[in-house]
Amino acid sequence: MTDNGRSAAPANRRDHRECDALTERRRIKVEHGSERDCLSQIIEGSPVPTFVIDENHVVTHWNRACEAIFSVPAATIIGTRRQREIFYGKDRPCLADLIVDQAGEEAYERYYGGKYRKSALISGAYEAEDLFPVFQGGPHWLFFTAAPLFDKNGTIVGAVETLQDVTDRKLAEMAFLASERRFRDLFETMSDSVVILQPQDEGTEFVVADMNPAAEAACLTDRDQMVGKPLRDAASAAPLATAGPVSTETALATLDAVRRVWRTGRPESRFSIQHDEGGKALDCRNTHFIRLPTGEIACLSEDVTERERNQAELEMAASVFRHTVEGIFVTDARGIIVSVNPAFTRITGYDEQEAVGQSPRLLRSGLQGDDFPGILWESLKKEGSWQGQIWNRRKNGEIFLEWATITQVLDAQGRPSRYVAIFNDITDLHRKDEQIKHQAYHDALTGLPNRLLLSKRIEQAIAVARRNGHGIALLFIDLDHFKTINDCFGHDMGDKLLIEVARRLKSCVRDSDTVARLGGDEFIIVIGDTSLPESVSHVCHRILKSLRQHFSEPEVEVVTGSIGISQFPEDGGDAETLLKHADIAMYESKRRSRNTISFFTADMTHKMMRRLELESDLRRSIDHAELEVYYQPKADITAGDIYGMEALLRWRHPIRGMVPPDEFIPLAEEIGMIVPIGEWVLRTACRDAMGLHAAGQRLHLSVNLSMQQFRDPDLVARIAGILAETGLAPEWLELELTETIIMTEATQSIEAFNQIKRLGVALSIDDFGTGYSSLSYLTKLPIDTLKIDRSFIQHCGHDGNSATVVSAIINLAAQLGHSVVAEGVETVAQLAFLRERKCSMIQGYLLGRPVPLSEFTTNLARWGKIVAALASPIA
Ligand SMILES: Nc1nc2c(ncn2[C@@H]2O[C@@H]3COP(=O)(O)O[C@H]4[C@@H](O)[C@H](n5cnc6c(=O)[nH]c(N)nc65)O[C@@H]4COP(=O)(O)O[C@H]3[C@H]2O)c(=O)[nH]1
Repeated sequence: MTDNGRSAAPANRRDHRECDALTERRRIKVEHGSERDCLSQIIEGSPVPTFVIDENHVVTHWNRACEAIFSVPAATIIGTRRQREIFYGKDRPCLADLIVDQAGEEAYERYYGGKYRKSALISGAYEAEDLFPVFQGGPHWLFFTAAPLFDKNGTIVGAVETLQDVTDRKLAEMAFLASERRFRDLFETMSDSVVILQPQDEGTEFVVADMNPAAEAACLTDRDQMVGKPLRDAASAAPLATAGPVSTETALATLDAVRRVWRTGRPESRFSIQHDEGGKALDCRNTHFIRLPTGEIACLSEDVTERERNQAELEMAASVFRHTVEGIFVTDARGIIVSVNPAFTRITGYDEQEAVGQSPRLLRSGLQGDDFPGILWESLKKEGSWQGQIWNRRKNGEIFLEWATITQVLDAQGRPSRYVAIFNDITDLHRKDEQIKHQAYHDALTGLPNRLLLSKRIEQAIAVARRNGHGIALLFIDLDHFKTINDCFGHDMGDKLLIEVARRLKSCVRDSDTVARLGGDEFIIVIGDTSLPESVSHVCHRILKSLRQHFSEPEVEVVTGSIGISQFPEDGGDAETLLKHADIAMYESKRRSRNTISFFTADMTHKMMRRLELESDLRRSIDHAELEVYYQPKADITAGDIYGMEALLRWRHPIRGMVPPDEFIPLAEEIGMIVPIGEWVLRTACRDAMGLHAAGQRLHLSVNLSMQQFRDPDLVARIAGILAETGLAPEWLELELTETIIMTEATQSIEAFNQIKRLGVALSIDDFGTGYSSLSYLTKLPIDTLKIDRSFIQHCGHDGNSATVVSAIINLAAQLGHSVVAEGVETVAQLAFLRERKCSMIQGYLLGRPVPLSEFTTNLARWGKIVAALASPIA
């Protein structure tokens, strides 16, 4: 019976047959006993682990090599079927079992799927290789061969299985495969293109053996098309040199390199670059040629276009950094300088060694304000950058202004890693800017604020005054007769005088007050706080006093000024109104004898309006025949006769009536009308005098001459013309000039005086005693008469000083050989005083007022009698 119990014969027959079989086996055993012993010995002595099973799958042999590798003694397994458990840890057939069973392919496939094969050497034998995880000492790879054992009849009576521990080989193989896999993966996935070339014909030709996907992509082809292709032409060589088309020259150079590397075994590298039409690098490659141990050539081509571009950009940035005119410094995240450029050194004076490792505080000037760092960091945090002006200090201590842009550089995690500061030195620009601003707001000549800045200052002062509840005052200062000074001494000197005036004005007020120049000789002072103890009029008087001090350039004894004052809030609530009202007040000062101050009053506006109307009316006055000449007699009380008459202008205004000359003559002077009016007076007076002469009244004629008339270059010609025209002989004409005119014009006009004198016309100084005459001029000028100002005459009776002045003038005139006329004689007492002082020429209401010609003519006889009476000694 077999172990699978396959028996169908009846028991008696079976027993009989079994008995026969056993007998037969024993016979065979006996016959082959020695043969088996021999085989057992071979198996036993084999170094190859071997075991044998019989047709019942029972182990019959388990050699020592098996004992060794499985640590299972033969005694414990022979005669059992434990081989299955030993190999597989469970009851499943071994290869030898399948042989004994003569199993079909499906059984081999089932138990050794993919890992078995028929033995090529031994008929009916199978080989397999498998991993045995339950092996002692860990899993083992075994290669095993099982072959059938036959009896003489060719019946399988067992199987022998040899085992080979191939673990080391298998591991090595697996390691190799893994390595191969790894390198293949690398080859397949690497970004550099790799082409493997196989040499042909002793290294004269090469064919493509392999190429990776990067190389396929680079040469826009695929491996199948390229493998086996010889590298004879440029097109085939292209992928080795660069992606895309390549010049023949480059391709041949590449082939040469490949051949050379194959011959010498020395690796070579080539760098190739292709540009677009604009010169931009399109494709840059580093290709390395290496001879492999197999004799193949590996061409590794690395695309360095991006790197080259980055490099080019870096070089450009570095060049910009080195050569830019802007100073640049870079700090680390803590704000420590890590790099500076040459412009930084040029601007700050600190070289790289001195700056690197320092904080930017190295440049701190202390002028930036305490809140600056906070503002800067806040902006860097919020905006990532900051831009603005910074006052810094150079190494030499000099302060400079820079326009800086500070930018934060973030790292990959978005944290600030660097700060880059780029700055320009804008100190000069700033200075120029300041200069331009200064020029826009300041008067070029005196450096004082101009009208523009003045308006701002006034508005500011008003705002402060409103807040603090105090007042401000505007002083409008106009120099008296500045035009004359300018004309006499020239513009350069006029400018010098204005500069000195500006200096003096500034010295008269507080630093907080504003002194401005509107132009010409007009200055404005803003007194910012009138609540302070010193009154505005005090300041004004100090100014006038300061102006009256001697000026050395030009050499002017006295400069006077007229000051108009307007005040906030009384006279206006804005700069324009206050200025206008101060201007009106200044005109009032001008009108009132100048060298004085006037506070603005509402009435002044009215007067100003009146003045404006007058001005326009005056322009029409000659044409409208509104002007008249009145005459006042002059008497010689010693001779007892009327010897002359003074022509005095009158304006009979159609609505206002008679306008006094004091009111309209300065206006006529101001608006330039005095020259034609004066000419008209002279002509009219000469004609009237001639009329009197013709009527037998041969009187001397005095005519007033204004400053402007005197300056008229055609004056002499005009006088000569009028004399000729009217027929009046020059010796009958006397021109009266005020002392002020004479003193102002004296230096320049001695020639004009002489010319008038040469005409035969006499000259007299009017209002003498009021104008600070320089006595030396009196001796130089061809003067005939001094007219004592009526203010002295009027007071000479009761004011000792006036009496003294009158006496002095009379004596002076006598000494200099001039005649002397006392004007404004109104009383007999005055007359007596004058007569006593031997002053015989008089003019005044005592004798007669200025009257029209007709009246004058009528009165002449009466006046003659009075004078004659006066001439007789007073009882
Ligand atoms: N209170 C008082 N006054 C007396 C007396 N005697 C004469 N007067 C006034 O004194 C002024 C004398 O003229 P003036 O000093 O040249 O002063 C003149 C003169 O400077 C100027 N003026 C008058 N007519 C002319 C003119 O045709 N041309 C120029 N350039 N100026 C003129 O106007 C000024 C004033 O002229 P009037 O008002 O006419 O005033 C005249 C005259 O009326 C007197 O006893 N008592």
